[in-house]
Amino acid sequence: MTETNYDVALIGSGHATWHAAVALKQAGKSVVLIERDMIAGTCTNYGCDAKILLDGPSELLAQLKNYRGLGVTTETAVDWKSFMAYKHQVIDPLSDQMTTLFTQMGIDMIHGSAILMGNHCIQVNGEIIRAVNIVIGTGQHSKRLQISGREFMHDSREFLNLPELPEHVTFIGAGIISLEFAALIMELGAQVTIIDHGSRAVKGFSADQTSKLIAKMEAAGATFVFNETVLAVDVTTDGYTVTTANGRSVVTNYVLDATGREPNVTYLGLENAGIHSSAAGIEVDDHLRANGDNIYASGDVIDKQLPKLTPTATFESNYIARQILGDTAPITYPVIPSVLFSLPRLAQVGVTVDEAKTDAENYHVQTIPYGQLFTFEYKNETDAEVTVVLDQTNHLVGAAIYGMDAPDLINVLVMIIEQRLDATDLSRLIFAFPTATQGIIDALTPLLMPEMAAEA
Ligand SMILES: Cc1cc2nc3c(=O)[nH]c(=O)nc-3n(C[C@H](O)[C@H](O)[C@H](O)COP(=O)(O)OP(=O)(O)OC[C@H]3O[C@@H](n4cnc5c(N)ncnc54)[C@H](O)[C@@H]3O)c2cc1C
Ligand SMILES: NC(=O)c1ccc[n+]([C@@H]2O[C@H](COP(=O)([O-])OP(=O)(O)OC[C@H]3O[C@@H](n4cnc5c(N)ncnc54)[C@H](O)[C@@H]3O)[C@@H](O)[C@H]2O)c1
Repeated sequence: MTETNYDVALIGSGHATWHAAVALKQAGKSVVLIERDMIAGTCTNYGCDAKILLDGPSELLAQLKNYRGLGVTTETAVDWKSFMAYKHQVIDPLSDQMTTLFTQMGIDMIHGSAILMGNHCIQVNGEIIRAVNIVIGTGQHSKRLQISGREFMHDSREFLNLPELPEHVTFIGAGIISLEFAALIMELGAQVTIIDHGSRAVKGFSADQTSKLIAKMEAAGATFVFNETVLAVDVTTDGYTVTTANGRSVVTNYVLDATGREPNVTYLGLENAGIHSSAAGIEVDDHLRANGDNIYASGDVIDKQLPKLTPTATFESNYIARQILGDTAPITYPVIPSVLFSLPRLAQVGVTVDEAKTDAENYHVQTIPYGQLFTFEYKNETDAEVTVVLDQTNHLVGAAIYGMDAPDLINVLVMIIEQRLDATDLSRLIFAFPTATQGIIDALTPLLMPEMAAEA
């Protein structure tokens, strides 16, 4: 058995680790990335990137609908098969491109499953890697329902490679993945049924805006079923039947199990390094140390209340690199925006509207129906709105957006929240016109005046 020594060994090669690997290598450390699957992880190969690429035409079709009856008549069809070929053309080379980049930088890569053997020791492919520091960034995988017919169900990876667009898709779980994928394929003509055992969809987003989204999707033909337990999936001559505990029977062509994701912690040898994990992931201290010493955990695999997203993983990855290079400050997270890429999009940042409504002493909320106010800037998307949460001093502390521009608008609000910008700060700036951000800033600025807090 050979042994190789490194300053830092990182397990997994997604955003949770590779940013750290690059920063550490640039700082002169010897670094190895150990990856059992494709270099660059979920977001690049099986998640965000593929999803947003496939969503492109659906987004445009959804926006065109805002001009129905106003002179826009062209029908645009999307050939899924050709567009899927384009997805492969763009996404498939990314992993190799990242591999080349890392190689050129002098980062070593080992293909295999890592097992911790001790605080400074990892076994992979029967070889021993010794490292001063170790970073665990093993991410999550899709949960699989243990019901009869589970072999007929698919996960998000398979969905993102679908060669043909099914006529009807049944989604189990009304979470982020289901709502994004359902919205995307409905726009292309597919029928969808979404079944959840709970009473509401996408729990991290505003309840009111989620209801508005579901009503819109239902009006477009989606069937939502809540408080329903799926019992079995049976194969039929031309598809499948999904049966539920209440006797419902859904005839369908494709079943997606999107009932959540769980951390990759099994067979990692955590016990060999005194590391504890729960069903939510690896427990860490306020320095992201998993063993209180030299082993860190990063990204989706951490047990945390924060959104398990790419920007969070990237932030943690960069933080860990600085720790290994000598910084000692505990981690403090800025507000983290979440976006649901449905049609229209939902976005959320900071104090939630639902929480603010139950705490009138500390917060007040206001809805700006910007789609109606700024029809020309928002491309006739008249139902678009933002609900802002203000604290007692009228600073912006949270926001929920319903609208196609939500993913970019929320980033502007992130800056206003984090920098605690008030009306005077905003009035010193000039924004391009006519644009989506400027419309929102114009409507928001008067709400951020301190004297209004005194009057309230
Ligand atoms: C369909 C989908 C869409 C998404 N869309 C978005 C989005 O729009 N925006 C957003 O912010 N987030 C999105 N996410 C979430 C985002 O992909 C994750 O938050 C992000 O990838 C987490 O990065 P990570 O490095 O922690 O984990 P990962 O990227 O999952 O990387 C972990 C890596 O560790 C490897 N690994 C596991 N165990 C071992 C082992 N024992 N040895 C060696 N290697 C191992 C895995 O193979 C994997 O490559 C999406 C996720 C999915 C599934
Ligand atoms: N835009 C984004 O940022 C984005 C997009 C896609 C995925 N993601 C990542 O993926 C995760 C979401 O994955 P997801 O959508 O699978 O999970 P989720 O946690 O968002 O939703 C799972 C849903 O399944 C339901 N459910 C659980 N067990 C069930 C059962 N037995 N029967 C019926 N319903 C059941 C839950 O009630 C919940 O509504 C996010 O947390 C994030 O990490 C992020």
